[in-house]
Amino acid sequence: DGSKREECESLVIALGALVAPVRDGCCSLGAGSRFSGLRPLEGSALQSPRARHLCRRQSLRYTGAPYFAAISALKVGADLSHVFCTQEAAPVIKSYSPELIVHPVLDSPDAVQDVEKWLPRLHALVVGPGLGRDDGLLRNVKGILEASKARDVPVVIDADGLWLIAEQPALIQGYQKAVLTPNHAEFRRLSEAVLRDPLDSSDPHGAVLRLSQALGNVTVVRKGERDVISDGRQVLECSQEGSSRRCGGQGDLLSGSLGVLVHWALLAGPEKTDGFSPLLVAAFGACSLTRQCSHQAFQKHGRSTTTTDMVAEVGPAFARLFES
Ligand SMILES: NC(=O)C1=CN([C@@H]2O[C@H](COP(=O)(O)OP(=O)(O)OC[C@H]3O[C@@H](n4cnc5c(N)ncnc54)[C@H](O)[C@@H]3O)[C@@H](O)[C@H]2O)[C@@H](O)CC1
Ligand SMILES: Nc1ncnc2c1ncn2[C@@H]1O[C@H](COP(=O)(O)OP(=O)(O)OP(=O)(O)O)[C@@H](O)[C@H]1O
Ligand SMILES: [Mg+2]
Repeated sequence: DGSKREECESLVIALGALVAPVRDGCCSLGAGSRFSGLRPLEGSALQSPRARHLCRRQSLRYTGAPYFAAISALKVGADLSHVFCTQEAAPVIKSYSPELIVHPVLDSPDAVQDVEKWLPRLHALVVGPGLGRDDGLLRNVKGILEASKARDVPVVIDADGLWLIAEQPALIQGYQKAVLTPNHAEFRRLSEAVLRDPLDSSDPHGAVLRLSQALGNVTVVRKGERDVISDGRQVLECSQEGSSRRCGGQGDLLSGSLGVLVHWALLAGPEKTDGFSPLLVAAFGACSLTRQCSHQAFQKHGRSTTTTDMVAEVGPAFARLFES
């Protein structure tokens, strides 16, 4: 709306990295092995050459995911999008796009403080895409999540961030500005860890409702052939026509764009969201947008469609779906 840039930033955290759209953005985080919990780092374990090497290797594997989340936040409308990642991954991510602001801090011993000082400028944090499951990185992400909650910053948690939540659900329990975006496998892992029961696949709506309730009404988006969304009170389903492609990165497009939409929906407030919770409406919007991007990209590129083609459709798909 032409307001000055400081008012329009958003944050996304991804890839052993956090992606943060400033004044319209989001971020993502991850964790270690399923039942081990996060092992406390001894002293400054991240400073040991082996630990730093492991963190870097993990982050380098998935440099695409934080890029897709961060660029999607920009394309949806964030004025600035930050990526917080490991030192070694930073030049790789930066080289994809001059438009991203990249912070090589996530494997630093001061990672939490390095990210925390940016929090006052960030409208949302997307935690998880490409993060990996290294214990040291996850421990930093845990600290960043706690700092974000203390400042009331909205968080979207995806991918490896959900691994961390499956190990430590208390991290997000009852936080009303959190949205979780699990895919098929992530939902099963999370649901079984939180509810301590095998997943009942005969009742997809009930399963999402119960998980959200068990987490204290945290909003949950279960991605799949149809996306099922719940805040523990209501359940929405998004079955906007998409495509038969399941290219890697389309979930990152969803979480990155959701970071921005969460901020806008919270700004608008419940009176403008027809009695639905703002986070539920934002989630429905991000699912619709991702599926519409997939549909449009597939019409042009068929089986060769990739997430880069979908990102190119964010503008036209947004214009088609929403008034602005
Ligand atoms: N270009 C990149 O750098 C990308 C990196 N990614 C990152 O890769 C890491 C691992 O993510 P994964 O999604 O592989 O998570 P997981 O390591 O939990 O693996 C999910 C498993 O579930 C299976 N699965 C997924 N959807 C399914 C469905 N609908 N039905 C049945 N099985 C299904 C997959 O084949 C896989 O075996 C994350 O950090 C993620 O962000 C992905 O975001 C994709 C793109
Ligand atoms: N079977 C399907 N049919 C149609 N759309 C689908 C299907 N599965 C997923 N989608 C859509 O694709 C988008 C991303 O969901 P997906 O399950 O691919 O996420 P993901 O596995 O986390 O992706 P990523 O590879 O980025 O990690 C969502 O908008 C979802 O609605
Ligand atoms: Mg994913």
